[in-house]
Amino acid sequence: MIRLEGVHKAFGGGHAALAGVDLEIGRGQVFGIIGRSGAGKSTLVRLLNGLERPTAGRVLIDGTDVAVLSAEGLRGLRSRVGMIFQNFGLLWSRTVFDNVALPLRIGGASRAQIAAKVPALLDRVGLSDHGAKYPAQLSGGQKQRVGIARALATDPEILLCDEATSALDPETTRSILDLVADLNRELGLTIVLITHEMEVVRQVCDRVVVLHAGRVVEAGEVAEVFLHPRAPETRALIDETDGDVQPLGFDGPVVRLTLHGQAILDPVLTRIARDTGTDFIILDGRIGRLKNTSFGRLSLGLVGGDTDRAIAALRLEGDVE
Ligand SMILES: Nc1ncnc2c1ncn2[C@@H]1O[C@H](COP(=O)(O)OP(=O)(O)OP(=O)(O)O)[C@@H](O)[C@H]1O
Repeated sequence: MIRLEGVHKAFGGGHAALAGVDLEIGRGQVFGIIGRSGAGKSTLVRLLNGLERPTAGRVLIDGTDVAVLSAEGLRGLRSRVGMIFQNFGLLWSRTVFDNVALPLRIGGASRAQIAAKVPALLDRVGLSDHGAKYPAQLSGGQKQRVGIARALATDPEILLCDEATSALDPETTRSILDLVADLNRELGLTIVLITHEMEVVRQVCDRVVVLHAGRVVEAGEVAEVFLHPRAPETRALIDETDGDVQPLGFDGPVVRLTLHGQAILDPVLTRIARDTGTDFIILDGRIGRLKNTSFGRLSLGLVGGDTDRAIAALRLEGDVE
């Protein structure tokens, strides 16, 4: 549905913001684009909604090259691509109802159409009772829900989320991501999530690309990329949320074990300890969820017994570094 082919974007002078990006986002996917500040994420978003044109390469949405669209074509594109932002982008002097109604008014909807549609949109995002309020009277999570209702007003096929949860606390982030995931399931919306947080990708995305200095350094299914990161930039982003697993004060052999799926529920460590006589000290670790599975990442100190056999046995259960 969305395809980038050899996309370059330079702003004159310095290095290119995007330096040859290829990617493909399928209909109905929740697709994460992650990278640090300056990686080129905002530039990519602006290319996707036609605010910028690539210096070279093509941005295709359903086979149409965004760069060759007329002004009218661009308006059509923007009604198919809803967008939500980190700072919500709401009009502070208008009520919640009016904020959500705005794209409908711009699109020429009648009073009756607006009166029918806006309450349904507010209901969908859990804000039925808040239509008469002003944005300043809402919490951050509620403001983003208004942003989502407004983005849905034109019945888009794609929802672009540009750092949409970066200003929110972890619990509110989760509730907004849950809502986004529901919209994906119920409406078949294709979701493109731009973020600098691995946690956001982990919670909802199916696939992810890691952007660094304007290039894709890693791409794939989230579970695969997260459990077996290849690029150092990906690993650094993961370590940032997991904490760098560097245990102190233990001078025996240490391994880093990553388990996922069913292995999480098996008493792997006690069984291997019994079989090999090696005891395990958990020096650091984390058990968590990927979108559709569980994972555990543990830093283990090995004490006594046949440590070579213990490590070989761990390898049969998960990844060992
Ligand atoms: N309009 C512009 N003019 C000149 N340089 C730009 C412009 N927009 C972006 N850049 C440069 O392109 C590079 C990528 O910027 P971009 O904003 O896309 O990154 P980002 O990953 O979104 O970072 P952030 O999260 O900090 O916004 C940066 O080096 C930035 O300085």
